[in-house]
Amino acid sequence: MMIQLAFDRMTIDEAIQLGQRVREYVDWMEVGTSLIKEFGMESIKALREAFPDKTIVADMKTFDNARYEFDLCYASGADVATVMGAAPTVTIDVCMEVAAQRGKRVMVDLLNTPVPHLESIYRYKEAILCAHVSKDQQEIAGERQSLEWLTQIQRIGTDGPRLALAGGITADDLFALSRVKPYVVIIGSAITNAEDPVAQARKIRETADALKGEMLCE
Ligand SMILES: O=C(CO)[C@H](O)[C@H](O)COP(=O)(O)O
Repeated sequence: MMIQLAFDRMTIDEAIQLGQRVREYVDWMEVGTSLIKEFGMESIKALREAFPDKTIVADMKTFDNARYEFDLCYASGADVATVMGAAPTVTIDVCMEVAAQRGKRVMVDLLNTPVPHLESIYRYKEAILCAHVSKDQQEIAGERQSLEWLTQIQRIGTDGPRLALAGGITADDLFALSRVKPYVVIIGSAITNAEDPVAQARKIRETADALKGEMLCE
């Protein structure tokens, strides 16, 4: 399984410094939406340059203007870019087309995607679908909305697109989440806000490795 580390609410330099400390424990590195909003494409270019051996995910959360935004992300060095599942079908179609033209990948963020719309998203077999509990849901609810989240995950199934999971995930959650066989587990604050990010990243890696066979591998 892949561990994707999300960098959010920090500077580009802070992201690179932290990434260098934990690089051996993570597979994919995400340029978080907050970095892209604050620093633009420079954030993607800088992480690409700093981590040439890692899969770089641009969490662009595109909702419209897909060709322009996905071309920007891929030209800046992203291997994967994200589009919202609630976006118009034509927008997701264009993301898939641009990715195919460039030999890159698409992650569809299912945050707040209406259930009837989910059905049309399952047909994107080449995409990675991301079941996501938002930061606001995590903060306002005051606790993990795991039940709602797991219900959503069960709807995805395992025979179509690959599955990513995100939203306040910690090392302690990995065992429970392994039953849906995620392809990527996205972890941000559990590492980036930890007192000892290296120890947390190592713990997450070791836990994930112990669950090998429960997760999909590349
Ligand atoms: O997409 C995101 C926020 O919109 C984050 O990258 C994702 O939720 C992972 O971060 P955390 O583990 O802190 O929730």
